[in-house]
Amino acid sequence: MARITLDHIRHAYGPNPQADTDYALREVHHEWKDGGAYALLGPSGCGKTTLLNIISGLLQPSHGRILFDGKDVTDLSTQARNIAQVFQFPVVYDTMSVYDNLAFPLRNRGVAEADVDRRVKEMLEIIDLSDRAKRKAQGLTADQKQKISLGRGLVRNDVNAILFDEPLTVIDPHMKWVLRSQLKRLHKQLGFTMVYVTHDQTEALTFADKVVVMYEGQIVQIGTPAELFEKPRHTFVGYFIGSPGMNVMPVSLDGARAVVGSQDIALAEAPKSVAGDRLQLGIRPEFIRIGREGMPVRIDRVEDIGRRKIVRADFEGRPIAIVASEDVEIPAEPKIAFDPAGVHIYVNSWLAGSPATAGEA
Ligand SMILES: Nc1ncnc2c1ncn2[C@@H]1O[C@H](COP(=O)(O)OP(=O)(O)OP(=O)(O)O)[C@@H](O)[C@H]1O
Repeated sequence: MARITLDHIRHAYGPNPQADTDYALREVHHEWKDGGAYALLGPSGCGKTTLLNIISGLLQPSHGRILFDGKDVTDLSTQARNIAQVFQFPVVYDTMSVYDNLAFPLRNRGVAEADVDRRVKEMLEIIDLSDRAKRKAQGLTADQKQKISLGRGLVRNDVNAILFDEPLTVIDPHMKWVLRSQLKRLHKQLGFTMVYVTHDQTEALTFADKVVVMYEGQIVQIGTPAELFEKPRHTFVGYFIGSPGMNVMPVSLDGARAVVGSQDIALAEAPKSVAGDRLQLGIRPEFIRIGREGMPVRIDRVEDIGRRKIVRADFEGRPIAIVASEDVEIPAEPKIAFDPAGVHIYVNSWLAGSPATAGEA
């Protein structure tokens, strides 16, 4: 397994890129740990597949280098990079048996037949297809075929990394959950470096040690699920992670006080800002208390979601979402208070005090 270094990578599909917007991938400069499980998360078109294809060698970046364990592999083919890939749709040989499909990547590398047999049998157990080992792949369901693809990705123990591109798309919801948990367990057990592309936050948050959030061709944050929740470094992370997402509102600063409309909000410390910067205050709905004390709001509606409720309200002329537990009573003249630990100030969309890059992995 390998440590993956993305060294000042940029990629444009068109010729002569000039502006940032010409790049499908803008400056990506990070180091991913050997044995780490990374999920690339972001909306459609943000550059996830482009980055994955650069790592696998399907695509040559317009600028920058990619290194595995410090060795430059930018010019190496996918084959020479020694990685396993699992795609959105199953890649299986229909005329081969399930067993032979799993054995294929090992036999291809000249692994001794006794070892092939041991590993294939282990993998058949893991993907729960032992009873179908001798059947041809042809007659299997899409679910089962995708399990074979996963098995083929995982069967070798000498790969530098395993790359997954939305591998659970064709899997039904229950099986998705099962396979996700299995992958997580396998990762702990086998310790491979894993890069997993998804646009589904639940999938990313339950599976990965580190979630790499991408937006408009950039990595805006790499963090644990808790870090992404507690301290979004970019307003997009606040909006994209969480349900509902973070409330973001225009703000002006007066030392260590934030001013929203006619309300003053005390901050833990005075953030630095520069004249002309666009300032916003972000607070997740979970960090707002509703009751009789604080700043007035007008309730628009209350959504019951089991043990919690989402209160949709108007605060200083803007919509705001508040999450309260089901037993909280909403008074006739409701007021809200912000927990200072959950109040963040953003300067031109980036968390005040953090550089406009996503930092270390
Ligand atoms: N072969 C290509 N030629 C030109 N532009 C491309 C090509 N592939 C992707 N793009 C563009 O590059 C940008 C990033 O695309 P990419 O497929 O990497 O995003 P993604 O996050 O993986 O999206 P999705 O979740 O929809 O797969 C998009 O604007 C896309 O239109």
